[in-house]
Amino acid sequence: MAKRARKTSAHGGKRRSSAASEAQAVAALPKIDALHDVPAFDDLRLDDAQRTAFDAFCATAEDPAQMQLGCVVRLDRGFPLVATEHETLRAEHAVGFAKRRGEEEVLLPAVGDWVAVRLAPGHDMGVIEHVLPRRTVFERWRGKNRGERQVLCANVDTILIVQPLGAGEVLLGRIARSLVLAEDCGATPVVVLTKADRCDADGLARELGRVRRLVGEGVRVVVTSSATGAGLDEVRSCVPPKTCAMILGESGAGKSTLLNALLGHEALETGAVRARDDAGRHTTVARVMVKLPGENGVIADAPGLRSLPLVGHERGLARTFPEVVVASRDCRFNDCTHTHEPGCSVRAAVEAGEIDELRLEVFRGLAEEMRVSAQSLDPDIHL
Ligand SMILES: Nc1nc2c(ncn2[C@@H]2O[C@H](COP(=O)(O)OP(=O)(O)OP(=O)(O)O)[C@@H](O)[C@H]2O)c(=O)[nH]1
Ligand SMILES: [Zn+2]
Repeated sequence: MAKRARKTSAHGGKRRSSAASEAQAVAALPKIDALHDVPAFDDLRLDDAQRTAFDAFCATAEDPAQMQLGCVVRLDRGFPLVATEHETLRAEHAVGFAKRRGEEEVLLPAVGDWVAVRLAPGHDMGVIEHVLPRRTVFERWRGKNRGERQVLCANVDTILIVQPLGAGEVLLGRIARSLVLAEDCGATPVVVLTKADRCDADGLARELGRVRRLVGEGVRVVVTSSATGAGLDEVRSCVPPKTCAMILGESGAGKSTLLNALLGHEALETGAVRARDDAGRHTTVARVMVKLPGENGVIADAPGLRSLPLVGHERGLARTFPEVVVASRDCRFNDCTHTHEPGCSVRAAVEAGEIDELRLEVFRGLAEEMRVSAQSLDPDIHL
């Protein structure tokens, strides 16, 4: 096997024009000492397959003694911070990862990834040479029709789906969409309703009833208030030691406030790196993982997400609505929409009280979205 190239590219996502601007970008990153709650190597779960893959990679490496096993615990403007067995260090990508923007970004190391990082003597910056197989991966399509995927978190165990109370009805469609995404990637979804202090008892009972009806018995629903501290221990219990939970919810849902309440202090250092996102708005461009205090695991944030399109998430849909998918196998027509067709066994199951009408309604909306997005991705099919 050919020896690996020694060249590096500090930033895989966006090429920088010169070594000088690259050095400037590195100098502007937050100093490791100034960061709080950064998970350590032992806070994260490494499975046997990943350990074996690391050993196999080292066996082919030119300088195995320089190779360390680590986990990407932060990305600041795309620059990884890696927690290894021995230290926490900034790293750049080996040149093999350097891709033009938009090209298979899923191959780049993401937060939560286990990686092989090389640290040459006398250097304080490592080089990520290899990403180890991912146990799970939470990806997002950046736009329905652009066919670009972005990994938000690798090796994630739980998705905390955050929805606020007290601002009208809780958006069931948004929760269902997040359930599908979580189930699709193999993580366990937990619904976290925030801002309970803004709801009276009747309102709370009503909204909780709607959410429970949507998610069914298999999914945990936790009611929280960062203002009163209600429900925080229950959220912590959803993130046991050596597990990683990703927090997902729209802007203003109360994610940062919840994270701060769970930590007991402000999570994000002041002056966090910010830039303009693709819509021109200011957004935090650090992706961080934080270790919860005590006997708990880590939480990864997912800031600045404005859309979560469903594209090819059939597996997630089937896992979220198994009763609908099972019943639909007996429908007379393969492309039954379960609305008016004769011989529709899904409608029959609704009438027999075996399928909840509300769940079917939400299922239909998501299935239709996925049908349309699949067609628009395929250049041979015209709507
Ligand atoms: N009353 C009440 N207000 C809350 C609670 N949690 C958050 N808020 C308020 O809701 C607003 C949004 O909260 P954030 O934590 O910034 O929301 P976010 O989801 O992190 O939003 P982005 O950073 O834009 O993604 C803030 O004004 C918070 O003070 C809560 O438990 N009770
Ligand atoms: Zn049908």
